[in-house]
Amino acid sequence: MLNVGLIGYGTAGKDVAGAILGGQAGNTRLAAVLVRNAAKYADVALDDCLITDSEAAFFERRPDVVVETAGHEAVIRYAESSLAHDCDFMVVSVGAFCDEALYDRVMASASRHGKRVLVPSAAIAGLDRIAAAAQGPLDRVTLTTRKPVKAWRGTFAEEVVDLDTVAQPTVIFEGNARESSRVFPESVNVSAALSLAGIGFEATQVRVLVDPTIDKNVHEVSAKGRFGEVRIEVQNTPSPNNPKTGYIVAMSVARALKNLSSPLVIG
Ligand SMILES: NC(=O)C1=CN([C@@H]2O[C@H](COP(=O)(O)OP(=O)(O)OC[C@H]3O[C@@H](n4cnc5c(N)ncnc54)[C@H](OP(=O)(O)O)[C@@H]3O)[C@@H](O)[C@H]2O)C=CC1
Ligand SMILES: O=C([O-])CC(=O)C(=O)O
Repeated sequence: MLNVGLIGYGTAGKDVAGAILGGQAGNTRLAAVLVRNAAKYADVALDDCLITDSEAAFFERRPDVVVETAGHEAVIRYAESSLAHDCDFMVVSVGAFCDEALYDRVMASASRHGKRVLVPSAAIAGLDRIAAAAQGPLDRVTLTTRKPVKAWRGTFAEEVVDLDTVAQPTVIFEGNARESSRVFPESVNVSAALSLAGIGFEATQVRVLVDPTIDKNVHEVSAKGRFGEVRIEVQNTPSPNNPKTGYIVAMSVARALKNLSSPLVIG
């Protein structure tokens, strides 16, 4: 039985907790959830799982794996400390690793403690293929991310386009994955996952669009190299609680946990 510690109990976190308690995440047990203010969650009951805002109390529950679903700041704060507490660290806010110094420190910490940083596919698909193709040479990896208007409220997009009047698909960012991860910390983590799988943050090219003509969060990946070519399009149903995030994010985490705790590993 794998003990899971969850950081963040928002849109993805709630669904991950539900999947573990519902038996959809393999042979796992939800040991503790770390939140910022436990009083806010006083009426949440998750079997015998501890909901706490104390880092010490969280690690006293001795998780085998810590699952982060709380944002870039939580990765900065808890990645190294999770590894130092003898836990693997599964990260969805993987865009935090656009900070090279943070990434290097976290990797060094994982090596030092004999633990792993786990990046589930989350909102994107095909990371296994891109990672295999990266044995190389891999000439080109590109990502185009489009989301409906409501997914861009409260983000950098508001500085580029008037979300109340935009009527056509509009490019709001074109550049590399290091910049897209930094500029859209809550919305384009997929570009960081793709970079780590493939040819890195500088070489991975990213376009981001506000698209008033669609109702799904769409990610198109294209790659070319010695392996051949791949083009993948995913259309994620946005969660009603947070339209930036697709349901598939928590489903992917649940599957990754199942892979850690079952005799058959797919993907
Ligand atoms: N890799 C991928 O494909 C994807 C990655 N993501 C990443 O996942 C993150 C979570 O997404 P989502 O669940 O939709 O976001 P939500 O905003 O719905 O939930 C985030 C939760 O994290 C909590 N939180 C924030 N900081 C901390 C902290 N330091 N410690 C503990 N809890 C904290 C917040 O709680 P409160 O405010 O109550 O304190 C909030 O409930 C996104 O910010 C994004 O970075 C999202 C989608 C896809
Ligand atoms: O859920 C999605 O479609 C992608 C997302 O928010 C992210 O990559 O941060």
